[in-house]
Amino acid sequence: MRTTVSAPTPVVVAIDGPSGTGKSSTSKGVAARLGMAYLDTGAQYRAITWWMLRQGIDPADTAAVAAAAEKPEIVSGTDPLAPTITVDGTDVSAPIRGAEVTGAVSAVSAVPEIRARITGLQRSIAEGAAASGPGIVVEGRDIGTTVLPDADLKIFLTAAPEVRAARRSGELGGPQDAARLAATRADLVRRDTADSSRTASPLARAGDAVELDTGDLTLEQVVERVVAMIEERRSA
Ligand SMILES: Nc1ncnc2c1ncn2[C@@H]1O[C@H](COP(=O)(O)OP(=O)(O)O)[C@@H](O)[C@H]1O
Ligand SMILES: Nc1ccn([C@@H]2O[C@H](COP(=O)(O)OP(=O)(O)O)[C@@H](O)[C@H]2O)c(=O)n1
Repeated sequence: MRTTVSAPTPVVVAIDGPSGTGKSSTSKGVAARLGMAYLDTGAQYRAITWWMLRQGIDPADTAAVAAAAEKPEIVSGTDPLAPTITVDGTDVSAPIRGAEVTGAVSAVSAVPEIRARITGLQRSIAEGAAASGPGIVVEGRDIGTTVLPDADLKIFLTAAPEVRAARRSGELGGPQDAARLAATRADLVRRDTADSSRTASPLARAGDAVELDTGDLTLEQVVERVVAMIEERRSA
């Protein structure tokens, strides 16, 4: 006798929140567990910022950034076990994490023409993934509010700035002295403030998002909770 195993219902999950709350690690972990695609939208904003800097465009020159918004070709690979990002065919996964891009990305991503361009890319990737597999986990700042307002599940991750600074600082290696922690905290609070206060699609929690404070949870516990929420939606 043949048994038929039906494919899981495609699910679109939006995970938003400030820097260092665990969006990337959680999204990758959840997508890998459930065989879903994964999209790091911050990497796309970082990639277009990298290209602007390479072109000698001043990130503070809003008109110049807007005029160039359509020029670079940005391609995101959505395998959670090996996500990729290229600009005009060049792998930029390493340079987009550098201090120069991190310092410029909030200015570039506040430009409405940049947001329109990148939002279009994100929606077409999400549509493709939902049409061809078990769904996608998309992480960023405005996914639940603007990019995918009809997502099946929206999560907003939080954690105290001290916790987030300690996590970020830990990534850099070396001794964790108080001065370094304070500098990391100041950098991330500055970026959160810029991202939350811009006019175009700011960092914000969607009204229908589930808020989850990751401060006292391990990464594995956060992944477990999100997986449980997805399974609950699927069985509803
Ligand atoms: N729940 C957690 N507990 C402890 N460390 C975590 C947790 N979630 C993520 N991290 C670590 O914190 C750092 C920032 O996580 P990341 O996923 O990059 O955050 P975000 O994408 O929100 O900026 C990484 O080093 C990651 O391993
Ligand atoms: N959906 C998104 C994602 C990122 N961004 C911008 O891109 C920057 C980098 O995002 P990221 O997710 O790589 O940041 P980290 O918190 O991981 O360092 C953010 O600080 C925002 O300025 C955005 O504007 N909208």
